Amino acid sequence: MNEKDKEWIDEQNRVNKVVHEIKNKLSKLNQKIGDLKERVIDIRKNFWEDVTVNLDEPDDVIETQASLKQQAEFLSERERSHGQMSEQINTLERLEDSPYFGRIDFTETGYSDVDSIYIGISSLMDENDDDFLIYDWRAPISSLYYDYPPGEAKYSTVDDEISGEITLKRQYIIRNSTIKGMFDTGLTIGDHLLQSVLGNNANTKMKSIVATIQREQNQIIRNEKSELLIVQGVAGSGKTSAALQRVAYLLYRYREVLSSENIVLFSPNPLFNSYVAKVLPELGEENMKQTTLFNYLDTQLGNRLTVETPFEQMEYYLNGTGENYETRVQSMSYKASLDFKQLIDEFGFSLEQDGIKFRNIRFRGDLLISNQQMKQYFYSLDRSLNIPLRMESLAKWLLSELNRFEKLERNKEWVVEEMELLDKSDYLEVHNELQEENRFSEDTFDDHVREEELLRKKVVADKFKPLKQKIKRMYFVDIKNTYLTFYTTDHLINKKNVKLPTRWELIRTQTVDYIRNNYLTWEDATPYLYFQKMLLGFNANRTIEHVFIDEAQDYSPFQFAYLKRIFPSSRMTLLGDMNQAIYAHALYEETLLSENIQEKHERITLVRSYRSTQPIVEFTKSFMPNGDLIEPFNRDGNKPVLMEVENRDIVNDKVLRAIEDFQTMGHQTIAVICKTMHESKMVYSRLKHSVDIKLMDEETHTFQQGLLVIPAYLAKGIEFDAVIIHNASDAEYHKELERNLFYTACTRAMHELYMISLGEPSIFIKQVPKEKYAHFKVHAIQKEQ
Ligand SMILES: Nc1ncnc2c1ncn2[C@@H]1O[C@H](COP(=O)(O)OP(=O)(O)OP(=O)(O)O)[C@@H](O)[C@H]1O
Repeated sequence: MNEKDKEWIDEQNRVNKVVHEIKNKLSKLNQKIGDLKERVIDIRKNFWEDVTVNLDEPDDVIETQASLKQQAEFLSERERSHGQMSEQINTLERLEDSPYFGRIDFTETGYSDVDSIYIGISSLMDENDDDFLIYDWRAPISSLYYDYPPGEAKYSTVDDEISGEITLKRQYIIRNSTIKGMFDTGLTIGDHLLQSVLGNNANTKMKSIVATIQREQNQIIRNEKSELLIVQGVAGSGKTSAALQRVAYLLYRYREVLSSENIVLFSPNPLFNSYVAKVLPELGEENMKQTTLFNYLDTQLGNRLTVETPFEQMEYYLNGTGENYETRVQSMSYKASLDFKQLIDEFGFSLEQDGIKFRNIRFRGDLLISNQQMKQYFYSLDRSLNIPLRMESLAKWLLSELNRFEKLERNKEWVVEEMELLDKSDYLEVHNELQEENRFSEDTFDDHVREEELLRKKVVADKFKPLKQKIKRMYFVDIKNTYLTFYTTDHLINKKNVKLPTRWELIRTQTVDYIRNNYLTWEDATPYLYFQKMLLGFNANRTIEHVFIDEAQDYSPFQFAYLKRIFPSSRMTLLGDMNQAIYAHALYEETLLSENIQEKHERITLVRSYRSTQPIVEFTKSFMPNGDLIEPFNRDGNKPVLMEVENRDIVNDKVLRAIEDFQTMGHQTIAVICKTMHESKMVYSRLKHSVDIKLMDEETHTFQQGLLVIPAYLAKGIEFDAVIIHNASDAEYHKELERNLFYTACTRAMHELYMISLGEPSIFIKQVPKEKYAHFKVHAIQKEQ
């Protein structure tokens, strides 16, 4: 037996020993959880028997409550333990299949013994809880594995820095408790393993990258210092993967004080939520909260206004033409800016003195409190108080006024009519109330009077209730009309030093038209909500400690400023790629990833692209400014193909042929990517009779394997085995922002990229050296050159 075989056997023996320990732990836990389950069922069944219920005397009631509380706590404690145990069982079962993926042999400076550190998705102690059989990948010592090749190395613990030497760095592929592969690695974490992971088919769910995290990704994952961490990473560089690993890391590192409830991820679309949903559970952690910016804003804006989605805005932007279109595009860009925010801020300050509009409060058609009265009251309050504080005082005053009106209303005629409409349960309620008052006696005159009093009170109170609720929700402030005065009056705009876009007058008219019709364009949604909060208060969210923003290049400076106000004490991680900025505002404004961002921040740049094969990355980097900074990962594949055709029928033909070829090659997710939804729908209706194909729209919440049609902007963040660009012609992709859209579309491909151009190919393709793709031309008579 040679040295290698012996080593393999030794390693397998160790795996067997660890798996044996895992099995022991599992069997003990299964026994315990079985007992606990029975106990929980038992407590639930006998809940009332174990509680002393006695409601005779006030003291007894208190005692009953205490007994109930104790029993409920007892039950929930058991249920919690049950939950924890089943999580432990899940983790152990995963470990049983694949206990670890890495090992380093480390000798600490000043010591002579070598520690073998085995790294897996979770820690495991030996039988006596003395030694670690497996270290969690997030443990301080595990960072050695990700950060250093063999040789000198160091890692930080909470209060110390430990240095020493790595003498071995090894990777394993273990499945079914059996070692399938084993490599000793040098500089980076095994090109070998990464090659094989990346060569697999695309998945409908993102995978954890824990076994192959690269050093620069590890810097993102383990960053603990930065309040604001900005990651600029090229397409496919693992930004989203690193973000999710970072969530898992933080949950581990701060497990005493941080839970998944304290972390929120803003993702680009609902589809993305399901795409990334499995990564954390695979690592034994719960998913953080997830939302999209649209959902977040829309929920807060309530349902009085219809809000355009960012995708509707994108469709408009990509399809539109004409005068109104030019105005709207300028509006999109201007309203994204901090210049515009400053104008809104100034407008807000001016409202401290005058100008807020209120809504009349009416009851049964009668005016109870006029908007003028409210205005008078509001502006008579101490002007050193900010607007939201004064609004609260006004609300209190309105509620007390309403109470006064409510009392007067009880004696009105309409109340008697309404009393007749009351049903039995209302009478019963009043009856009980009287009994409680201890004054009820069937035959006294007084009690009947009192009963009527209570009934009147009830009728009026029921009618006033919705009004009071509206006051508590501050509906008396006429946000919409106050906001409109920003556009309809000139006092601010005429000030010096105000930077306005050339089409400002047209933008004003257009905006007023939209808002009067209760429609908020996407570019107005954030300013409007920001303005609303200026009047009603920002209600800072302090339960969220970490905010992650993926695809951060698509957030405008105004949107980011808004999020900062909402999450003032949260740490933020922004991840994105300037080359994938596709919203109109990015044309004029710096994106959040820009070096010039004002906020203090730490920046990490990822330049290596892992998703696509080397030929695809070589192709895509050639038409991007700064493309020379993009480094492909060394994975071979076919050159991208450009098929230039003369008419639409041939396009269809070619798409179908490419689909068939890709399916024969074994590719499981194939996307036909179009520029817009409009185009996607047309393509879908043309193809659906010939192949089994799905159309993805912004309502799609999960994505399945197979063949699909999708607009480029919805494919953000996800990946496919093969991508077919439906029309890569110059007519489609020519403008500057379309360069980014085209880049985003092409970089979704892992293994194959096929472009069809109806007519002249896009200028961006022409910028790529010819040897980097295969170019075919098909004439109407189907002759290929
Ligand atoms: N260290 C790694 N080990 C294994 N796979 C990796 C690693 N880093 C990235 N990948 C893979 O590369 C692909 C791209 O990763 P990811 O989607 O996180 O990149 P991204 O930077 O968010 O991309 P984009 O900006 O284009 O959406 C995924 O398939 C991911 O699993």
